Amino acid sequence: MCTAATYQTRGFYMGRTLDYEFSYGDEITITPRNYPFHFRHMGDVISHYAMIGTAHVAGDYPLYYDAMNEKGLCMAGLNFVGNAVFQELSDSRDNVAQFEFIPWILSQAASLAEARELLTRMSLTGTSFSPELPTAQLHWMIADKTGALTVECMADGMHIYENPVGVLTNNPPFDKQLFHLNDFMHLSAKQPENHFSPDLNLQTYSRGMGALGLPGDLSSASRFVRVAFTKMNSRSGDSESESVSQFFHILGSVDQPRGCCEVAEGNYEITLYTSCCSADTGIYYYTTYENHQISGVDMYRENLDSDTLIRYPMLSNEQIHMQN
Ligand SMILES: C[C@H](CCC(=O)NCCS(=O)(=O)O)[C@H]1CC[C@H]2[C@@H]3CC[C@@H]4C[C@H](O)CC[C@]4(C)[C@H]3C[C@H](O)[C@]12C
Repeated sequence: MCTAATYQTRGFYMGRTLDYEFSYGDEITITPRNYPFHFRHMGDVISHYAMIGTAHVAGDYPLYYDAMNEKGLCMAGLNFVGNAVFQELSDSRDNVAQFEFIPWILSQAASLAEARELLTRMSLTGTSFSPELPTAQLHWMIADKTGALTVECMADGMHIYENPVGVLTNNPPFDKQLFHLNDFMHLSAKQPENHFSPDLNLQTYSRGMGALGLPGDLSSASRFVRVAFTKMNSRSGDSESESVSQFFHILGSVDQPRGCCEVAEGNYEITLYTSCCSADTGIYYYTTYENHQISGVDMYRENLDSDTLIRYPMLSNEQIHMQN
């Protein structure tokens, strides 16, 4: 499972958890402006916006899981298994392979409005990267400071949803996830009042009772509600450090500790990493399962006019700051 969320303070932030039982070998990867993209069906794009994110680099190609570009447009791909059905090649449309979707949008669109424009003439095809890396069944969130979209290709075509919550998890399809929030409109960060019965002397015997009923399990539908509640009620200062700190708390609400989600005998899904793209500073922050200290890679500290990928392996050992 995975969860993605946006967060707006004075800056704009978007990130995700990547939950799985093994790693594909992920690296923070910066694609500079002159790295040549050879799109499978759309030819070459030699010069484009630079981007930073987590990718599995295969044969010098950045297979991005989540990223942002230098204009502050962000995008993340999450599992959508059993529902994703990609489109056929079409003569009249821009044919983009599923694994190229993040580079296609982030290399060309400076805003969510421009991304929307590209989507209207696009077909998302199931063309696989290689026999070893077959087409993954994903859906995506695309966002900037003006809003967020969810893109889902299903048997009945491509759905582009406005995403007013700025949250994405996995199954079921997004319209159902959004509708499900209706069931939780009574939840509150404030203490509840007794609407049960005036004839009973009911007491709030603990803090936090306004959100009793918020689902606590790790299913995708439950994580959607939980992270939406956490995000919508989040308060933080406006500074970069206060915002980033709060952002990791938002995604921390859906963190998966090893042992709670068994996917095969003795095999557990865990939060491999949590990321946070800061649109205004160009910094990609992350933590990993075994490194809770927030690390960062700043795209502007690199030569963004170069033509070769810049790669940073994630620091994955706990950094414990001993004080004595
Ligand atoms: C496994 C991850 C989703 C985790 C998740 O959601 N687990 C819940 C399971 S459940 O659905 O809830 O049961 C997803 C998210 C992004 C994916 C990569 C995207 C680029 C590339 C696309 C190519 O086509 C195939 C290889 C490729 C490297 C992909 C590998 C893998 O597929 C990645 C890492």
